[in-house]
Amino acid sequence: MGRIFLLMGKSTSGKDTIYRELIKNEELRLNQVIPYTTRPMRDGETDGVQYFFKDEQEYQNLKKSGKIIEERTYHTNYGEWRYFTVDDGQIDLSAGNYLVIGTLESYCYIRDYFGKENVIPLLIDVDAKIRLQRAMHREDKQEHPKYDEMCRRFLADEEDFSEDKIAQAMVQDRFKNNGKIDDCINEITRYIIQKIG
Ligand SMILES: Nc1ncnc2c1ncn2[C@@H]1O[C@H](COP(=O)(O)OP(=O)(O)OP(=O)(O)O)[C@@H](O)[C@H]1O
Repeated sequence: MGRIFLLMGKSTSGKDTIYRELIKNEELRLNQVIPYTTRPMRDGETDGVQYFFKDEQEYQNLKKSGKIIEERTYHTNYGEWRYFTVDDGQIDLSAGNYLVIGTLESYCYIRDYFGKENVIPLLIDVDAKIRLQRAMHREDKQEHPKYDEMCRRFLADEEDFSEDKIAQAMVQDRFKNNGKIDDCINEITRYIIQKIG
């Protein structure tokens, strides 16, 4: 039986970078799951690659059919944007293992949907000072740095990933990414290999 590995962590903890490396690793043979969104497609994006792009009506239909596994809604300046995962046949645990990026909240929904034994959380931890420095460095490189948004996310994440919530979700598998990212990737790789046997 396959497993779903759910990579999560605060903003700038290294999720995207670690995800890309784990997916590339042929030994692990982890499958991707394409999420859904109602936000408009950006230049360079293709439907079914980064996301499946749906409109509000299509979202409502999926919701009615009970196919939505987890969802988040962001109230943006452009209206409500939804991000969601759909039970559309992409995840077939008899066919292999999967890697997804999520939040503590989405982990709980996915765990409850597929069963605790089938969903393995991988929580990336970075000390606050290092994470802020990396976030600042990333922002510095933007044409129009948004330091206010960076700070907002930093503070929001402190809440969303509070030690209380981590304990409540019973997430115990934690991986430090304070040093070289390769060390963290290697540690997670070894852990996944051990889990998938
Ligand atoms: N171990 C590390 N050493 C140095 N820089 C790192 C390390 N890990 C991540 N970074 C840098 O931190 C930044 C954030 O990494 P990444 O985008 O992978 O994080 P993320 O958790 O997906 O962030 P977000 O949720 O904000 O999109 C990138 O600039 C990345 O190069």
